[in-house]
Amino acid sequence: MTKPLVSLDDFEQHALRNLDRNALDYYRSGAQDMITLRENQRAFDRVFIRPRVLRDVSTVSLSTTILGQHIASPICIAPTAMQRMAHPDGELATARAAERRSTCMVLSSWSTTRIEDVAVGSGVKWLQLYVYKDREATRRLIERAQDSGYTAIALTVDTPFLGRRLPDIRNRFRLPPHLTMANFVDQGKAQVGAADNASGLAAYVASQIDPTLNWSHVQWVKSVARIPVLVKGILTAEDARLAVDAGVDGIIVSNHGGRQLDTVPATIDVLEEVCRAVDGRIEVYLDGGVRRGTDVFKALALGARAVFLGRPVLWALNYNGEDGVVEMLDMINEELRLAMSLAGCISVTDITRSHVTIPNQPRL
Ligand SMILES: Cc1cc2nc3c(=O)[nH]c(=O)nc-3n(C[C@H](O)[C@H](O)[C@H](O)COP(=O)(O)O)c2cc1C
Ligand SMILES: CC(C)CC(=O)C(=O)O
Repeated sequence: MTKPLVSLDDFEQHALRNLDRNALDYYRSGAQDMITLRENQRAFDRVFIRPRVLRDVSTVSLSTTILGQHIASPICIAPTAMQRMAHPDGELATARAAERRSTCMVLSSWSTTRIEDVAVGSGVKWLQLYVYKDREATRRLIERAQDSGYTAIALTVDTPFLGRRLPDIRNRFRLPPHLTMANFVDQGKAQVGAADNASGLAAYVASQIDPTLNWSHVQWVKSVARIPVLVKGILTAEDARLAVDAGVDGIIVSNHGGRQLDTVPATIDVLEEVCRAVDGRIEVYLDGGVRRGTDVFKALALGARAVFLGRPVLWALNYNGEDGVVEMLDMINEELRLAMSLAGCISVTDITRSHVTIPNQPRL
């Protein structure tokens, strides 16, 4: 009899045995020595929960809103590129799972399924945006997302160049030939071939993505988009203030899952700094290393409105497609529900800074 999966790590263990090396290494790796990748998870272990008791937790609700849209839980799906390497149904399976669990999915610009084809059903969908050197190609992405019912643009600001991911260089990463960067098929930018002594992806980014990326691009995206614009990849109070000044609608505190600049801090370690700088003026979200309900609880206590999962979605997709992602979301949602119950919180707004303590760290 096969053993039941009991944690998000079990989905990863399955993928480690099941995925081919090119895809597995691409999905799991971080930049350089992967210090930030490890820290993202470890840092959660340094935050401790201060539970309140005797508070009647017979009914607990996880529901909340992001940018005014209702979602059933503060656990959402981060953009990850090329999901059809994990499962033939790829992004479509993820979108259906997100809709079944009434949560938000962020679609990567570099999906292996077209924006329009993922826009099924009524689930909350945002598009993650990379700014191409070809400004018209970028504009078309925004317009296609709007026309297809996506309700926000998450502009990734930490990738003017691709981080140095050693396994992808060793493997000379390539997108399998039966797959494409589906949003760019009509523009001749859809293939990621193997490069000489390099990751095909790093070569693709260097040739297509605009490394001049700066705050004026944020204004440009805002001028094109008729829907809210967020910036994804903020890690400091200084940039958080600039983001508020730039008029963005939200910030995703992210280090790209440890895949860009190695040795930047874990996201949970900078969340409070960012939230203080923002001072409630816009919503702040977090991704990176979230693997347990207690991690979600800690992020909410330190100021996040919601969290986003990256790799766990890929592992769950690989495990069992749409149903796998639903199973994974159910697991971490139930962990959050239990953590809230045992900490005496019956709604997400009950979770406050006083519910966590970080020993040996002076409070900001
Ligand atoms: C395989 C993979 C592909 C990713 N692709 C994108 C992408 O296309 N755009 C983007 O903004 N972030 C991308 N990310 C970063 C995620 O959105 C997110 O920041 C990160 O995965 C969160 O960390 P976690 O994997 O520990 O949950 C990717 C991450 C992974 C692991
Ligand atoms: C830059 C793209 C290759 C996708 C991405 O963000 C990633 O692989 O981390």
